[in-house]
Amino acid sequence: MIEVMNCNLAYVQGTTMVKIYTDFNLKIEPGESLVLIGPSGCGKSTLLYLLAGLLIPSGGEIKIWGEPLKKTRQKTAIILQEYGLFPWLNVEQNVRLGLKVRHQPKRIYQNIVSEIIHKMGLSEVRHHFPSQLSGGQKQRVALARALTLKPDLLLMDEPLSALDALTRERLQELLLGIWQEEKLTTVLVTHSIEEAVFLGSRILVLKNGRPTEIVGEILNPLVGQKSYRQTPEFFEKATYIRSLLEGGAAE
Ligand SMILES: Nc1ncnc2c1ncn2[C@@H]1O[C@H](COP(=O)(O)OP(=O)(O)OP(=O)(O)O)[C@@H](O)[C@H]1O
Repeated sequence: MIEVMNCNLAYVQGTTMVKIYTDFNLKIEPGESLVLIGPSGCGKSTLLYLLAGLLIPSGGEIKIWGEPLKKTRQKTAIILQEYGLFPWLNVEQNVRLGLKVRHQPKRIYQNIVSEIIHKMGLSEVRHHFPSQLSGGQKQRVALARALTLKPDLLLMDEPLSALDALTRERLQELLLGIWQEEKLTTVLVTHSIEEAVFLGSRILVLKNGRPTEIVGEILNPLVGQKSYRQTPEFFEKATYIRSLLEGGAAE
């Protein structure tokens, strides 16, 4: 289990300390697909960075699978909105970068890289550079790079927000497939209610207060069912989340 226990985090803004999280608690079960949704500035990215070990809480503790989190860990992958690709490397070089950085032997990483490039539908563009790719392809490269590391925790900060509607839906389906196949534990930040209901086995609605609060926790047991998007249950969950966001947003 992942445990965020009584965590505090504040940012210095000008001459004041702004408390983003105070005594914040959260548990994430293995294999969950947790979605964080809430108004801009409520602290979603901050929570993701805490889970990644990129920020360390000033009080409290985070444990990942029982281990106290003191810094970034190899098995946690994070995907950001800007894709994080190196423009001077082609698709294949970008995908294998993580493995190279972690000093894996070439014969091992070449097989992993080829398999994942194929799975992500990138074989035809494996020698292309990021500037020659569409937004959806760039995001698939970023996802491929994260998956080469065989993460046990995948954190994603609005990974699909820059994509057109249809590409976004296709990538949502790809993400859902990966989550189901690999039984990965994922935490996804999004501003899209639809995306939250389509991808989250549990959805946390955060409120833009100081400190941040969870105003709703929605279990979504039908996630991943065929044609879920078209069902009344999907619509009901989305309407409920919208009502929480409208009531909970202090903007
Ligand atoms: N490095 C920083 N220094 C000072 N304040 C910060 C820093 N990073 C974030 N903040 C502030 O902390 C608050 C929470 O930021 P965070 O990025 O976590 O929100 P968010 O919910 O992810 O927002 P968005 O949806 O717009 O990405 C915001 O008010 C932001 O301005």
